[in-house]
Amino acid sequence: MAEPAADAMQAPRGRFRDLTAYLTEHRGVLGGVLVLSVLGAGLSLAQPVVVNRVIGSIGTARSPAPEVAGLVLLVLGAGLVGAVHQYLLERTAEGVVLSARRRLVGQLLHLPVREHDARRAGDLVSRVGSDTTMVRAALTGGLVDALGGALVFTGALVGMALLDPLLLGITLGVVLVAVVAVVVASARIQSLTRSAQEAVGRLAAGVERAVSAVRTIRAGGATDREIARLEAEAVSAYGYGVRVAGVGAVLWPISGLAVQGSFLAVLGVGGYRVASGALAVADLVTFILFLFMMVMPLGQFFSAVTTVRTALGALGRIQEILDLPREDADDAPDRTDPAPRPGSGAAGPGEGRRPVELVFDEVSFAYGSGRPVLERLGFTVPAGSTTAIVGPSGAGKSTLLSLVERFYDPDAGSIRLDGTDVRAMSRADLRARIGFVEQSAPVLAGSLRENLVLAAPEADEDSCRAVLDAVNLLERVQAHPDGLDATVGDDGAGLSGGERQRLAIARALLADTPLMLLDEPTASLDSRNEKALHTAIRSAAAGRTVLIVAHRLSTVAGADQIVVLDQGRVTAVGTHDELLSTSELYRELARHQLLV
Ligand SMILES: Nc1ncnc2c1ncn2[C@@H]1O[C@H](COP(=O)(O)OP(=O)(O)OP(=O)(O)O)[C@@H](O)[C@H]1O
Repeated sequence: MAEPAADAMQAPRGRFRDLTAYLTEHRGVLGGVLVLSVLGAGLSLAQPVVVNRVIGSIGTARSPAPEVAGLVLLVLGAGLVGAVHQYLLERTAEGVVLSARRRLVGQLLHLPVREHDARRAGDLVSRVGSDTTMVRAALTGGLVDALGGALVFTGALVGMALLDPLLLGITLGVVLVAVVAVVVASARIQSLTRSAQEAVGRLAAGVERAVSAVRTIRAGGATDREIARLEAEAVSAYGYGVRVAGVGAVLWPISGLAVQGSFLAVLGVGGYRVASGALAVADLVTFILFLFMMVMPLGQFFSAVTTVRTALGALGRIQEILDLPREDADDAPDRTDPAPRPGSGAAGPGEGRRPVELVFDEVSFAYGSGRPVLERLGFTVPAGSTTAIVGPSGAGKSTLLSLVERFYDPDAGSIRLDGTDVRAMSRADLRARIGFVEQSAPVLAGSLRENLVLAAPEADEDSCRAVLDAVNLLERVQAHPDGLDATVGDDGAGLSGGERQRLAIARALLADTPLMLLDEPTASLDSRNEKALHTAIRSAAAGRTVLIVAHRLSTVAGADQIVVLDQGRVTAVGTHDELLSTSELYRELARHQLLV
């Protein structure tokens, strides 16, 4: 597998408008949240005014009871509005996480195979799990809260200006220092968060690597070294987290000092003004209540700036994936008569299926800017025939199959299916005509049935049994008490290598496609397993065109035509007997039983 491209790991900065794109999806509820914010702000701002009246009534004949009752109602009302506001906000935040995850998952499974080659699975997984969660904080931790806060802030500011502009001037001077400090520091927080999330991504990728190769790592005595590698990534994430904490640690005292400083200044200057008769006591108390109201949203603002910056760091990593073109971006439009996915009920096994001809015409291909893997390669797989490809390791055999499936497209030349260039078909349409069995024959974690019906979701029990019988797996499945519902682990844990391969062939058979691409396993199989595999391959060949990358003499013996590949070029085509006399390379391969 290729190393991840350096730029693939360098996530772009999250943009504010990407965040607003998620918010507009929830504009209805957010509008409600905003109304509640205004209501809550009004209920809060009214409180100091009522307190002013209560104090004003002291020493007069007027009873303060109505004002006190009003104050109680205001406090209760503000609490209630706050609770509903909080709930709606959290719910919306969960909704934002959901839509980010939906988009990411949809996008990840549609990325071109090239992108998957260049990226690490664990890192992609961590973007779905961890980065999306961080985006939630942008909402709950601040953004919308801050809007409500801004209203209270402005209201308090107006109240204070009306009461005593001089005191307000002193307060603002102190507060301004804190605001500037927060804005400067938050930019640093965003970049640190992005680095922390990248480290978490590398950690997840490392865990995936270690867990998926746990046997090899144990057997190689490399467990402690792997743990050390993973710890290094965890420590790196910790380091960034600590640095965020460091920046935060400087921020909070600054904002605390601003609050205390403005409070002390107001008390000092205000006390003096009360003593000199320039300000009423009730007005000073009201001013101080407004001051508290102004300071609270200021705290919210500080935390909003930091959490939004944090979220933007994570959002950058999400957006990087969402901005990639999908594999089907350049797809030809679907044909008007799409090939039915057999097993989908449109056609019974074998019905409506007619073998197709496959032509490679002067095909050249290189992975990225590397050396050419295939060079002006050409041969024809006649309809209904079985064509085997043989050649030394690295000759480009598996690559050839990948080009037919359009995991990659040739750099020059064309591949034609029944005369139509595969690039002129939509990938979905093309793949519906092809059964594909990879060399590694991946088995997905889940039940055997899930694995079987992957490409033919509506296949019934009888069809499943029939294909299992064709690949010699029926007895094995029936021997298990759960039968088809028996579960297999990740990577087909619980099945032998030969069984996995046959299960993969059964899966392709169930899809009942006119063309079958098979990449035979290179691993040695015992003679029983090898025989079973051949039965399976023979079943696959019945009535369809088969292109098989062969690693066994016994496989090529059953082929109608053998293509010898060397360093990306066709060096000979013929039957086994013909090639023995015409191809030096083939003789060499055959002498070693072809297993290369
Ligand atoms: N995804 C990839 N990215 C970059 N290079 C690749 C990729 N896959 C294969 N290659 C390179 O392309 C060349 C051909 O690989 P391919 O897997 O097609 O060979 P093969 O003939 O099937 O070999 P084998 O018999 O060992 O499976 C090799 O040099 C390999 O390193």
